[in-house]
Amino acid sequence: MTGFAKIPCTIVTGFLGAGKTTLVRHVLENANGARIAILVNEFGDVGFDGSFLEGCGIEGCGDGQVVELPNGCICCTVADDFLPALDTLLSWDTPPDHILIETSGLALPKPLVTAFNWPQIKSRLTVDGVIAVVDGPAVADGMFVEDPEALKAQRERDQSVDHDNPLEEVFEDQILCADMILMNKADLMDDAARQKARAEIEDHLPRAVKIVETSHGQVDPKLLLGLGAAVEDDLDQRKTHHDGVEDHDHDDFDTAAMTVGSTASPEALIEKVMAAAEIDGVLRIKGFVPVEGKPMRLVVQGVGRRVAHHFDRPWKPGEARDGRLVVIGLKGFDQAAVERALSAEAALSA
Ligand SMILES: Nc1nc2c(ncn2[C@@H]2O[C@H](COP(=O)(O)OP(=O)(O)OP(=O)(O)O)[C@@H](O)[C@H]2O)c(=O)[nH]1
Repeated sequence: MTGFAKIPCTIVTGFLGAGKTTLVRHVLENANGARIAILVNEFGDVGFDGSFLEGCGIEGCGDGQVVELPNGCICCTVADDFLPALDTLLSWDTPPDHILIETSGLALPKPLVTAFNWPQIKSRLTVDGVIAVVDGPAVADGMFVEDPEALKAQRERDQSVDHDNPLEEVFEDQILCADMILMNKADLMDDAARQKARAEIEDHLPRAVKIVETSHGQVDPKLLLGLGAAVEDDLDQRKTHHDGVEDHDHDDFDTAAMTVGSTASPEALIEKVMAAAEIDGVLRIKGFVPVEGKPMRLVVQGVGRRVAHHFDRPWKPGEARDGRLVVIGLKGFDQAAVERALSAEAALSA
């Protein structure tokens, strides 16, 4: 790369729990020596995704390569958080070859791409492509289509709700901005579900966008990086719900961070997390929890009603063995009920 070439940035978008971090990790693991920097943004202060990527164990990865932007939503804090983070990456002695930006599951990619037209960014960086990761089984299950029952329940919780389906709106804004769609979690779908999900995605797309089926984000990074789309110059082609809206907010969703005591066993915690995931409006539960007598950290991952867990790394010497869970749901979800469901294990701290 010459000193004058713009550094390509790939934006990885996609709804809560679709598999963005899994994809980013896969790309890092298969970078073939390319210097890839990661900017990761998420809701809640748990710092989960950054920590998960830093803890990836990939040789040479970790020394400042992953920059976390934990304060809510990258699309709302472009000036305050995003620009300084980019400046940090660009000030490296040898700047990165490529920057991957993983947005939070609720972020709208278009305002972020728009920021690449700011003079201080445009001269140095270009958006190589927007990749939307889609949770195939969730699409096949109809999570992003209008659900009159869900809307009614939401209006009962909050009279001010005026959207049809806030999930659909975020999902659409994400895929409408995409250069490529990864229909992920293909391993969890049979042929009928695959066809249904694909048809549903195509239904939302006014233009042709390549849809690639993936499991665990396993796709050759060459397919994703180097699209050369210069998306910042192509925004007119990507109509979204929030076009012309100066400010948007995320009032349709609530986030709660919880401190969690140690659990006697992974199974005991998973049972409670599954109960919490059943509570109306809860969309995503994730974090780390200590297990009594175990040197390793337990990672808990709840997406809808699916809860996965694994031990990722030993607690570091001197590191507080504090468990932290972040719970994201539709606005007004019953946080006290979630707390009760997790009660033997967790206490609300925020
Ligand atoms: N079975 C299956 N599980 C997957 C796949 N991709 C990701 N997962 C699991 O889904 C859960 C969420 O994956 P993440 O990569 O953290 O999703 P994310 O989009 O980064 O989540 P947020 O940042 O919270 O929006 C984890 O338990 C992953 O292991 C897949 O293709 N198949």
